[in-house]
Amino acid sequence: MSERSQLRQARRLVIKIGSALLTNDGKGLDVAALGLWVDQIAELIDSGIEVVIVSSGSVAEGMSRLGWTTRPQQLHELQAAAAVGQMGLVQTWEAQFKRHGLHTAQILLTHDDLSDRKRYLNGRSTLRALLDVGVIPIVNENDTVVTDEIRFGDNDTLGALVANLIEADGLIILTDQVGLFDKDPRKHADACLVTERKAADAELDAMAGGGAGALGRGGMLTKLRAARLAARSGAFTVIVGGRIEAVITRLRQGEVIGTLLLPEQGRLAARKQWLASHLQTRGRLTLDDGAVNVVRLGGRSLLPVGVKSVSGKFRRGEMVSCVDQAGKEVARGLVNYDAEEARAIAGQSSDRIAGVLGYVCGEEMIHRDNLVVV
Ligand SMILES: Nc1ncnc2c1ncn2[C@@H]1O[C@H](COP(=O)(O)OP(=O)(O)O)[C@@H](O)[C@H]1O
Ligand SMILES: N[C@@H](CCC(=O)OP(=O)(O)O)C(=O)O
Repeated sequence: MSERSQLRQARRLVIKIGSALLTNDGKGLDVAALGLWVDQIAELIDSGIEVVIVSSGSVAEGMSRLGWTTRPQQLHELQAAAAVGQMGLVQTWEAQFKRHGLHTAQILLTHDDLSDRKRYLNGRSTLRALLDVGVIPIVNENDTVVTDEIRFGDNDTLGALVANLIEADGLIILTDQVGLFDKDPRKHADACLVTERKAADAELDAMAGGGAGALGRGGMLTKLRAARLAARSGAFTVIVGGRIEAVITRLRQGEVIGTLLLPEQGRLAARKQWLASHLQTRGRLTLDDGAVNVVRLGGRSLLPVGVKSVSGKFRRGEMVSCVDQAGKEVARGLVNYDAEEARAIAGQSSDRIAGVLGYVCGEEMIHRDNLVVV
């Protein structure tokens, strides 16, 4: 079976669209092109696929709105342009999806947000909640408080981090070249398109090292790094030309366009390995016999009702050990509640969480995706 079938089977996708592609030669957003991608994405959503969009273009749109013709050197001016342009960016996405009766949501993130476990979980809950109600999240870097992306032009990494965050099956990076070539096609007329490789393939580094285009700044190297990051949670990446006719629809049908970069192992295996390597546990949940049986069977979440007692000091998102009443470890996982909160809701049914805490961070103590049986 061709690896392209992975695209036909994907249920959750991140689509990253770069500055070079989104902006009309630096004249502001290419609304016509954006409208065509929206039509294709709306079709995906209609067929039950969840999509998160990572959209660059705020700086270019801001420059256009402010009448600036050359990209400023000063970081604070770039940040100002990004803040102005972000308005146009989300307005355009919103207006285009509205034609299909779909809602969008603006999500501004930083890399730091995603390396802090608590913020990571909060971000994940918000994205999941949006996807659950059929809304399309439109993600960009929060350029007001960080400057890495506008300096290095690397929303590719953000795309991969979002793919990790929502456990996407795949990351599609739309760019201004039809895919990754064995050398920079702008400089070498004889460059050949790479159609499929393992993301980890070391030969790719030399191919992608050719620098970036005029508007985008990350080039292929950041796309390759993004593919490797996405592969860590088992997601494939496609680097493909956003101007190819019906590009998203054709990829979805399994057509061989662009460059497919594959993970070494599948999504579940990658996640379990990541969890298993997360050795340090911060606390302990003692389960009743019913919960021990449910957890041992695998594939089920641990609910607060099955927790008899809680020990240790831990925060939401940290790793805890789950033990039976004799103290034998049965599983470990990332807990949805701080230790104090976990103590308060232990033994309670999930519909009591709101009454006890005044809020709910998930009806599970540990979600099944975050639980490994030992
Ligand atoms: N091996 C390669 N294959 C394709 N493009 C390459 C390669 N090496 C460098 N590039 C350059 O990378 C550019 C795309 O990156 P970038 O400008 O950052 O786009 P985006 O804004 O879509 O992220 C291309 O226009 C091309 O000049
Ligand atoms: N966040 C900024 C910069 C991001 C950026 O340029 O990234 P890329 O699409 O990888 O070239 C923007 O939206 O313009």
